[in-house]
Amino acid sequence: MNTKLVQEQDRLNNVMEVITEQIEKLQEETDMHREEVVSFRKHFWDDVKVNVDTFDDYLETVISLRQQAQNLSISQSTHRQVSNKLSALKRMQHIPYFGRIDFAEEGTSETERIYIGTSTLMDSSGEDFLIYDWRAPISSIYYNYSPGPAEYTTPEGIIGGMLEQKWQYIIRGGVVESMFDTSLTIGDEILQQVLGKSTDKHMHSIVSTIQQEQNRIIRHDHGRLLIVQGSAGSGKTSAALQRIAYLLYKYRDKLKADQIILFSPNSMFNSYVSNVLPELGEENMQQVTFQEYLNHRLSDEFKVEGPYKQLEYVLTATDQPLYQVRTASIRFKASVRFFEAIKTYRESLEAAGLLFKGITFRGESIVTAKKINERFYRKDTSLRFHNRVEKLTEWLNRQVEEAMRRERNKAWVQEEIELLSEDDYQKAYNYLRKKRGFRGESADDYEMEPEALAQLIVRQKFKSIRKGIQMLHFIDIKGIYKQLFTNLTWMKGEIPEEWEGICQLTLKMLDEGKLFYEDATPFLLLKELIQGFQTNTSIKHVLIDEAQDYSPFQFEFLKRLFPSAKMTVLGDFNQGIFAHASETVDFDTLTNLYGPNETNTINLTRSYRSTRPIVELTRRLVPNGKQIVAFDRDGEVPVLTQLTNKEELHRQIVYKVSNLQKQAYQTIAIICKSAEESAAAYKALGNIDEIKLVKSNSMEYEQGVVVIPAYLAKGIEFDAVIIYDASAEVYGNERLRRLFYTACTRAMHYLQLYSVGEPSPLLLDIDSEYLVRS
Ligand SMILES: Nc1ncnc2c1ncn2[C@@H]1O[C@H](COP(=O)(O)OP(=O)(O)OP(=O)(O)O)[C@@H](O)[C@H]1O
Repeated sequence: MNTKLVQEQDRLNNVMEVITEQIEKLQEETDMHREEVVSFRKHFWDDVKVNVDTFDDYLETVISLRQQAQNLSISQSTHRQVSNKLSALKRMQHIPYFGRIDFAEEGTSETERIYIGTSTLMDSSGEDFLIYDWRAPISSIYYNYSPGPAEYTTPEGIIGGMLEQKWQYIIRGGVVESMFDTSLTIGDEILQQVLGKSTDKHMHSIVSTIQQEQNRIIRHDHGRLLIVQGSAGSGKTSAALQRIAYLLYKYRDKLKADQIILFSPNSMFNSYVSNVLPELGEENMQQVTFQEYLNHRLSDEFKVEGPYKQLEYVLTATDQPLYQVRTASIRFKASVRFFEAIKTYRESLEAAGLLFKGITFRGESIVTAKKINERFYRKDTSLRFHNRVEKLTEWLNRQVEEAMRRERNKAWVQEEIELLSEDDYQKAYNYLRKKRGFRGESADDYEMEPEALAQLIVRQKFKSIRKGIQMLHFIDIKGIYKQLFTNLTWMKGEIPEEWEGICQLTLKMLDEGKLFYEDATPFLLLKELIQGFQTNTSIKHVLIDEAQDYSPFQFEFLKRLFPSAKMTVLGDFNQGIFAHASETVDFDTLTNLYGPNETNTINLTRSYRSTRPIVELTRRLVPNGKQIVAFDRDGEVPVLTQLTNKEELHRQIVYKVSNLQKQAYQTIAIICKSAEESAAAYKALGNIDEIKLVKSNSMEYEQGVVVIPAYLAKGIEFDAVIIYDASAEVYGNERLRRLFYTACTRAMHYLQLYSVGEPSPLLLDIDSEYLVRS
């Protein structure tokens, strides 16, 4: 062992000792606090005197209850804090730190050695830092600078100095196995090792090897919107997750994990990324898919189609008569033009065009739709739209109150009273007694006034009508949305050729109570523009991964839904696999969301996931691929094997999988174009041991051998990828270029493509240096 390593080992031994000491101490403290909480819970009522005889007694009881609950909550929170600290120390036992900077602060002659790890560690006096948290201000130097002048920002201001050296460590089981001078680039050697490993069920944190441009994303902290456009495998998801950990650290006094929400592509992705934050000692943020939100809002009214169903249609239904119309409709309904049309349409509704539903009770009209319409448009139109809706609601409530008064004396009410069960009578009695402060023990003690009872019965029968008015159900949103497809007034600019067909198809679906995926957000946006937006102000940060799949509608929607939140949007237009994204190439239109002063964009061009030969191939599959830079990791050049029939294909795949398994690849994906192709492939490859088929409702990222449609493989990665059939017949259309690129970029170490018959024209111009043909 060289002297440097010996010295470092000595230091590590000291640090390990401190960690062990602190663990012992904290273990005792944690046990003590746990017992305290248990005992508190057990004896919660012992110290509370429950007495409600007089008002003063009652007040005393409430105060003592509240006091007791507060004590319990303090005790629980202390226990949580101590046990979190204990978990952090236990994690540090494995890898206490991973890096070091030698930094001489301006104005001092001394060079300080700053060790960086996943958490802070103080020495036993509590005065000196043995390890700095990777998120501490000074640690930013480690990620941002090469030796030379460097600075970092603290709440008190900027601190400058000289970075003399930068080191990386590999520590395992309390032993410093190696250390590298990484003065020029952070840990290429270590990054090589990390990236060369097999993937497992979960994504891992990257704190020890964060790259400078990724660090800019993680620590970015101004403006409302951060846009990250990055190539496949450039670390967008990783940066997003470390960014969450960073924000939770920086704002630990005011930001909690449940105030951060990550919009992700599907549930399998959620399970794949679920370990990163806990690995960093933080709780997971909330995770949802946009579809879950749409279902939550619209499934009472409609059967809402899911995004993957739409995509599957686009990929497989090419020979259906309405295919052209439907795909044109998908593109148009996600366009900025349609978005503008909806806004213009909504404004035009101030003067005319709102549709209403009349209110009826027991078959008789209380207010007709015509009357509501007259009332709305008769009223002072200088009032703001939502105030007019509010006034209309008040007016309707009055109409309903009057109707209720009229109903009280009708015969049906008497009949209902006579038919009241004993139980209902008692309930009615209790209700009235409570409301009016009547005394007495049972319904027999008091003959209820028939008037009051009739009033109660009528009120109950009108409950759903009154609630409906409150929820603005009298506005016929479906009818209003339909009007968009019966009139061209609101459309500016070019209208799609297939407009007639789009209108017919949309109206038919709406009449059947179904909502295509492409209609769901526009419908919801129009609804909210009319009825007012539902908002969630508790969320402080929204992150949107795979953002190229979102339409302008969805962004606008999320902005309004979370008015107090900042937004981080991460995406790659080369992976825009939905039909609506096929023409968009950047996030420029997103700048309008919060305006240029509140918007920042960061580009990531280096790809870390795949070996250099794989990136060299995949970057040639997309038009702007020249910008993509491969991280220099060796591997085999991808191979394209042309076969003549499916039987041969299946034989070859079985053989290939078995070979790959022998090379200890843990995750092998056979990637297909669609769910339809995946199901057929899965059936034919059933003799591969423990092969699994991934479907859109799969919850877990599976290890082993999987058959998966390309669109579900998005965001995740595999040691080895087999493209099931890269033939011209399957990927013959230019529109599939992005899907094909997405599929190929899932490979970390090995990529094999098969083609039954002629290969796809997408591969035509690729030089044999980058794609071996066999
Ligand atoms: N700085 C880094 N250190 C170590 N590993 C990294 C680093 N950056 C990225 N990676 C690894 O590269 C792979 C790709 O990262 P990630 O999934 O975050 O990329 P992405 O840009 O979201 O990809 P895609 O858009 O293709 O889904 C992951 O295995 C991740 O751990």
